[in-house]
Amino acid sequence: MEFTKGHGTGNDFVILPDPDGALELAPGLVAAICDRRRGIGGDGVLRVVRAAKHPDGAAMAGEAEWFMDYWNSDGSFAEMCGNGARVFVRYLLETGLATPAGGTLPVATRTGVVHARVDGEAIAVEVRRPRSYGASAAALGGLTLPGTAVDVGNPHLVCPLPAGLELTALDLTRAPGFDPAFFPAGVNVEFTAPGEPVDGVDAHVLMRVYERGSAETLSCGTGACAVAAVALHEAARDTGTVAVDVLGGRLTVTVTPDSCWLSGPAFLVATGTLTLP
Ligand SMILES: N[C@@H](CCC[C@H](N)C(=O)O)C(=O)O
Repeated sequence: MEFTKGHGTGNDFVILPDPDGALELAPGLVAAICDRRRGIGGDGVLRVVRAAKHPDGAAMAGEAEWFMDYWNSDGSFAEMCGNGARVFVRYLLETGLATPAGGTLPVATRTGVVHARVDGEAIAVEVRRPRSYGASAAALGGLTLPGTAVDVGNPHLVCPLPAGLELTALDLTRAPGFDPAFFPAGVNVEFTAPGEPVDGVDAHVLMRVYERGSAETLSCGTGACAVAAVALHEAARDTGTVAVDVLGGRLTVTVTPDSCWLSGPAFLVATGTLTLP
């Protein structure tokens, strides 16, 4: 079958067009496709299926034609993928499968319909307003790093590093420990440090992430939204715009009273034929 490879700030995805929902995707197949040596390689798979043809999308078919069926690289599901949604929209536009109406394009996801705006190289998606729901901690390299749990449709734990500990010093080749009683479905863990002041934004944060189901990635869009919400809270603000620098570039997050816009570049880089095992 045909595939396209795309990325948003280095968070990379294998895109599988399956308009009628005919493809039998399974965890083992997704993991094989995402294998960086034996497969195509990616942090996840985005299956492009008509909302009406997917059991998780059918209820949204009146609002959005396309459903983003997102899978992590280990074959697990996630409720939402911010960068994935941005790359998904780039794919819909470049293949002519959809055109924005009134400047925005709706996409059905497991967290509901999200709306996207296109601005040249950048695609912005409006995701759920991040909601902090308590304090927990990550364990890494013998350290316990306190953090804030944040729900962006999927779960995050945002851990600002203590002074003197550099982001570059973290070994994220292994998963950070977390409290499974607090995060029974697992969690994406973001480590942050303050960035230098940037014009035009309310805060600037540097971030690395270890993603549930995908290990360390160069970027996580929903993670950036969680990080932005925590940074704004630390600045005694409820809303505002935050520049979040990830290993793969810069994401800009604007938290509004009732939602959150995630913006950054999104590219398609290759197409090809996948020989299914
Ligand atoms: N990279 C994504 C998040 C993907 C899902 C995540 N690994 C999870 O399991 O929740 C993003 O850009 O938001």
